[in-house]
Amino acid sequence: MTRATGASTSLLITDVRLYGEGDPVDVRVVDGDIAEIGTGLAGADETVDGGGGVLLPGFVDLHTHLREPGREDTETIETGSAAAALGGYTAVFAMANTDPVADTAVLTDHVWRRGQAVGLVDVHPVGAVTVGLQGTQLAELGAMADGDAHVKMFSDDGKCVHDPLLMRRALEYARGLGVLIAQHAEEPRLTVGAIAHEGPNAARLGLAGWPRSAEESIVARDAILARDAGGRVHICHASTAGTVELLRWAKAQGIAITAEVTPHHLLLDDSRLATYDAVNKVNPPLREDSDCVALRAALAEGVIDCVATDHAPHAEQEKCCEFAAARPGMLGLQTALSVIAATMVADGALDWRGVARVMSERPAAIVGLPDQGRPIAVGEPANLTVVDPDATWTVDASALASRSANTPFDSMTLPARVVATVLRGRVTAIDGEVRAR
Ligand SMILES: NC(=O)N[C@@H](CC(=O)O)C(=O)O
Repeated sequence: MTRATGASTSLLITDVRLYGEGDPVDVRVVDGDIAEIGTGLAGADETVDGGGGVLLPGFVDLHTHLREPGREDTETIETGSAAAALGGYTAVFAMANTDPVADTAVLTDHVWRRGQAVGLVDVHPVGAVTVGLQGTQLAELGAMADGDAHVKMFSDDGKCVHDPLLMRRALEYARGLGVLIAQHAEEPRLTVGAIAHEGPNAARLGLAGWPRSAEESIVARDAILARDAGGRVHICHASTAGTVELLRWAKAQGIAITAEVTPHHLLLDDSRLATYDAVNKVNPPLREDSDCVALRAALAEGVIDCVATDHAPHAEQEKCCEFAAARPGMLGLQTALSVIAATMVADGALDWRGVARVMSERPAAIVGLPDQGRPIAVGEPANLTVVDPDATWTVDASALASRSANTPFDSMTLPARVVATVLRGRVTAIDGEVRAR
C-alpha cells in the first residue's frame, strides 16, 4: 500500500488519519520536522502512501534487551534496532544486563554511539543501579547521567534491587540527578527456584511457583521508599492484579511512581504452560486470566502508564530445552503493536489516541525525552509511525528481524500492521523492510 522513491530531505506522508480520527490528510516533513498538514499536498523528495491508515507518534519502548555487548549471537544493537523500526519504534531503552554490565559511562556512551551509528532508532542505554548488578554497591549513576548518552533511567532489570537501604540511596541519588529508577520487582527470597506463576497450573504441572507476593511486596516497599526519598520509581513489567491496586493506592498518595506492562502479560496466561514449551517461560511469569483482565483495565485507565516490550532474545539452545533449564524471556518489538491492537483496541478499551498515549506519549514523558511522543502538529519533530489498522498478519518467528526467534506469538494471526516508521523525517522501515541509512 505504500510507494517510496529516492532519498530525501523532504518527505510527504499521504492519506493518513491522525490518531485514527477525522478525514485523511497529508503530512509534509521538511528537514526532520512536520512543516505542513493539509489535503492535496504534492511535491517532495519522497512520498509514503499511508493508504488511509492511522498516523501515530513513533513508539517509545522503555524496556528492551539488545544483548550487545556480550551476547551478539542472540541480538545486536543493529538487529534489535531493525526489529524496533519494523515494530514502529523510534526510541528504545536498552537494559543494562549485558556482558559486561552497563554500569559505567564508558559502556553506556558506547551503546548510545553504536545506536546512533546504526541510525534506525534512538537507542538509549539504561544504566545499572548497582555495580555488576550485584546488588551491593551503587554504580556511578552521576557519571552515566552526565555522559554523552545522558542516561535517564537506571535499572538492575533481570535482578531486583532487593536491599532496601541500597534502593533508598538509589532513589535519593535519582532525585538529585533528575533520573528514574526502574525496578524489577521480585523479592528474591520468595522466588528461589521459581519458574512459573504459583497457582493451580504450576501445581498440576509440577513447576516451582513464583508467587504474586514476590512482586507486590517490592512494589509496596518501593512506593514507600520513593515517597520518603522523593525519588521517582518506575515498576518494570507489572504482572499481577495486586500490583495494580498498589499502584492505584500509591498514585492516590501522590507518590512519584509509574509502571509499564508487557504485551505478553496482557494477552497470555499460564494455561499456555501445559505444553512445557519454554517459549512461554518469562520473568515475571505469565499469570492467570484474572491478572490479564486487571492489567488491561489498568492500562486503559492509566493506573499502568505504558506498554513496554521486555524484548528478551535468547538462543535456540537456551529455549529448546527442559523448562527448568530454559532462560526466561520473549521477543516483543515486532509484535507489540499488534498484540496491543488485539488486546486493547479490538474491544474498544483503547482507541488509537489511547495507543499513542501508552506506546509513545507516556513512555517519552516518564523518561523526559524532549523529541519523542510529541503531538502530530506543525513544527514538531517527525518521529512517526503509520499503521494499517485493518491488516492482519501471521507471525513467522523465523522471519523476524531479531537474531533470535523466541516469540510466543509464532503462527498467531494478529490484527494491525506497521506500514512505515519515520525517525526525524527519515524513513527507517517501510512495508516490512528496514531502510538502512
Ligand atoms: N524478562 C525476562 O524474562 N528476561 C530478561 C531478564 C529478566 O527479567 O529476567 C532477560 O534479560 O532475558
